[in-house]
Amino acid sequence: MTITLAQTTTLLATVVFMHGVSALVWATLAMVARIAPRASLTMAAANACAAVALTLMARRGAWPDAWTHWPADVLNLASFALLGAAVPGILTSRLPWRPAAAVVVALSLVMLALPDGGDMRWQTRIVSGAGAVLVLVAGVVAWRHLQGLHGRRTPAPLALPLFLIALLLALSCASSFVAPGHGHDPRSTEPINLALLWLALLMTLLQNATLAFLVMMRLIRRIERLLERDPLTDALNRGAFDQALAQAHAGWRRGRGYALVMIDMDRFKQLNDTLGHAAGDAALRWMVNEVRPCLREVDRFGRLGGEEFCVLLPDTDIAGAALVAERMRALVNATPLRWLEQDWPLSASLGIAEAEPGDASASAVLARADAAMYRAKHQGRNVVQA
Ligand SMILES: Nc1nc2c(ncn2[C@@H]2O[C@H](COP(=O)(O)OP(=O)(O)OP(=O)(O)O)[C@@H](O)[C@H]2O)c(=O)[nH]1
Repeated sequence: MTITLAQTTTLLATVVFMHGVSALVWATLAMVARIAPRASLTMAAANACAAVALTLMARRGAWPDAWTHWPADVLNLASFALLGAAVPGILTSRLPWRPAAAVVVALSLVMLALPDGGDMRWQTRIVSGAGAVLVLVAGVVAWRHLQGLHGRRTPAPLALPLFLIALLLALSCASSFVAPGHGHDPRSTEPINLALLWLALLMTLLQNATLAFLVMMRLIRRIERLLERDPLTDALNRGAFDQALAQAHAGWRRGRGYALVMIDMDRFKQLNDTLGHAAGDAALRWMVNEVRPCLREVDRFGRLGGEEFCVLLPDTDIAGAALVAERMRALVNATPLRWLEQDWPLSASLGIAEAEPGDASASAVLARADAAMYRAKHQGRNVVQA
């Protein structure tokens, strides 16, 4: 098969065009839609770097070497480093730009110190080798994070394209040993160059599609969170708590016990009437934050309505629930609410119950915990009752 210059030039222009369009789309997501703005801007920068790097490489021979060699290598490397930083940026909102910048600066200096030698062999190996490692690390981060998501079929395979990109880069690095000299002119009509250009196009599509999927996952998670959380306290809302309770009751039928702790703030109307509704809201938020450290990751903290909350303690009996409830009661009562230079003492009445034989549904256990909480109120408040 004869490869013409027109073919390689068209393919190269397509790759540059795809990077350019992707850069625009990511920048729009960041600045107009405000979706994962920092990570989206990082992806826009990654695509822009790749587009400029390829354009510079295409001008080798026509423009001075000082513009088209080292700067193109640095921009290619920066593009992979930015991609590597964008992945954790999208998944966790923490963008590790420092290690990415350190890798780019260190390797750029190394490439600057290396002799050009006419065929750019070592520079090509450094860019694709380091690119493979950076994207591999991003793939591992994405895999681990996606696997750790609770309550859904594992979406970890979403990270697979990143491993494929890392593999393609590693192959590209290896091919520089087999066919030294490639990468010098991306318009070259050698078959290996055509193959590399197709790989570059595939990688462009893969990396942008994968990152777009990760952004979508982030949006879905945010929406799910909004649907199941109470906006004031960030505790589970009534619907989500009832669902967790129903699941726990189904588990109890299979032999796994659970207990409930009902919490009701004391004399809350008085607090609202004296300090105002905003102080009441602050007290609810404060109480939830204060007692959360008493709980394990598997425990579920829900707001049933108003100033009434309930904690679901899986694999816990009444004695265990009594210990947790007493710790919570003491914590709420330990520190007063500080509001406009004024201290307001807080307390809560708590009722506990465990699932028992004969409980047809979770509402029976909930009703017992509620009744126990009312007994605590009648006992003078600020106590735990079973
Ligand atoms: N600030 C604020 N107040 C709320 C919220 N939800 C319910 N409340 C108030 O909580 C108060 C509950 O009052 P009551 O049911 O009489 O109970 P209480 O004053 O705590 O009295 P006891 O439970 O018997 O100790 C009402 O005034 C509600 O308006 C909320 O989200 N924010």
